[in-house]
Amino acid sequence: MKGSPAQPQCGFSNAVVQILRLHGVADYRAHDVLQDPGLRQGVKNYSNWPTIPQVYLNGEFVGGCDILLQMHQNGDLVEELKKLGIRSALLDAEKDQDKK
Ligand SMILES: N[C@@H](CCC(=O)N[C@@H](CS)C(=O)NCC(=O)O)C(=O)O
Ligand code: FES
Repeated sequence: MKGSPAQPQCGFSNAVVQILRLHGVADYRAHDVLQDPGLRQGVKNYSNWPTIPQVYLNGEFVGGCDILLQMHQNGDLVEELKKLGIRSALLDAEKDQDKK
């Protein structure tokens, strides 16, 4: 990403942080490519993806901001987190909604 989860330096990186936050995912590693030109280029070569942010689940490249947003909207992110043993906080939020 650009910047840190606490202080994203670009709206795209911020969007990814916010989506993860919505799902209650706080325990992830973030690396600031603005502090590391080698990483900025290297991660693009590694994933064959031209932009930052880049999201990896269990070390596997998932996509950037647009893809994560799409997965958030179509329910795929909940499923992918489940595969990692992470229960999305949004599921509980939805349950609370149903009770009301
Ligand atoms: N549509 C992209 C938005 C991200 C994007 O366009 N990033 C640009 C601007 S922050 C980028 O990384 N450019 C190359 C660079 O800054 O190294 C996505 O889905 O992630
Ligand atoms: S830093 Fe300008 S669009 Fe990301």
